[in-house]
Amino acid sequence: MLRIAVPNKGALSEGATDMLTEAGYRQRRSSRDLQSVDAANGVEFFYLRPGDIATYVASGDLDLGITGRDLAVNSGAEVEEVLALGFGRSTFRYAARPGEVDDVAGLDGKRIATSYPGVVRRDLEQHGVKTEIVKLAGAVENAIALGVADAIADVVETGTTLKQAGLAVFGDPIMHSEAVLVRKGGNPGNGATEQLLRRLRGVLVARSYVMLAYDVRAELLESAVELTPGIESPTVSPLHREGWVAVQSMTERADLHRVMDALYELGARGILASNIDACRL
Ligand SMILES: Nc1ncnc2c1ncn2[C@@H]1O[C@H](COP(=O)(O)OP(=O)(O)OP(=O)(O)O)[C@@H](O)[C@H]1O
Ligand SMILES: O=P(O)(O)OC[C@H]1O[C@H](OP(=O)(O)OP(=O)(O)O)[C@H](O)[C@@H]1O
Ligand SMILES: [Mg+2]
Repeated sequence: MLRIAVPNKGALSEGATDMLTEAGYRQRRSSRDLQSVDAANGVEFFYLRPGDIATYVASGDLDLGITGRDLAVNSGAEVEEVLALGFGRSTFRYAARPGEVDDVAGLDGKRIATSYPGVVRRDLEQHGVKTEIVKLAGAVENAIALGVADAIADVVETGTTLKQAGLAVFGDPIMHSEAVLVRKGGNPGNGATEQLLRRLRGVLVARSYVMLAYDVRAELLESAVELTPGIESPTVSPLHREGWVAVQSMTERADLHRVMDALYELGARGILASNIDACRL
């Protein structure tokens, strides 16, 4: 059985469970279950604190895990990123009261509060800056007002929490994070791992592409195909109506309406977009 770690709660939990469900894996019935078996697919899932997942995977007890890139770096565990999963995106940033600290060099000799000391220590070493790191479990944005730190380093998603606390970011983002699939460094994948990866890649593609179908006059086909090159190559079939062809092509969702408008202006008609439920490429 393949043994996979999944966040049991927090910002990545729902996204991870949704993605595994879309990939055809049976997930736990209740959010309190700490383990579940999908016998049909030969996979056992362990629901763990997201910050602990890289540690379990690096120890070799579990084959793979879903965690945040920032959490994996913070743990210091020797895991390698196998696949970026496209959800749980955030940046990790320094912040302080506006005007009090303007750049990372200005942190020298100051106190900095964070829940991610591993990430912060690594970044400060790279900058050659010496600070006192104050480790907090959460609600880090309060640390400055309450007098335990001069600056903070924390996850920023929308920026709402920082704004409410009257803090402003400074310096470049320390890192960009999203949910990632990790395995023990140097561990070669096997057949079961490859199948899981194919399924997860299928979910990523199904989420980011739509299937576009349209009819176009044969002499306009080359211009139409330039707009819809697809992943391999579009499918072109004859129409009963003389001089026309039907085209089918996978198109990036983010680009969809621009492409549909351009196809219409070119003379294509019957332009239909449909969701892809699942795929293997
Ligand atoms: N708004 C957000 N708040 C916290 N983490 C987020 C957010 N958006 C994305 N993430 C990512 O989720 C992961 C943190 O998940 P985690 O479950 O530890 O945080 P949490 O939801 O704040 O839970 P807790 O505070 O109970 O530890 C990190 O990889 C982080 O980058
Ligand atoms: O940029 P935003 O969209 O405001 O999101 C970022 C905030 O969300 C998280 O806090 P969470 O709610 O998890 O509380 P915590 O600090 O106790 O972990 C994170 O630690 C930031 O404080
Ligand atoms: Mg949190």
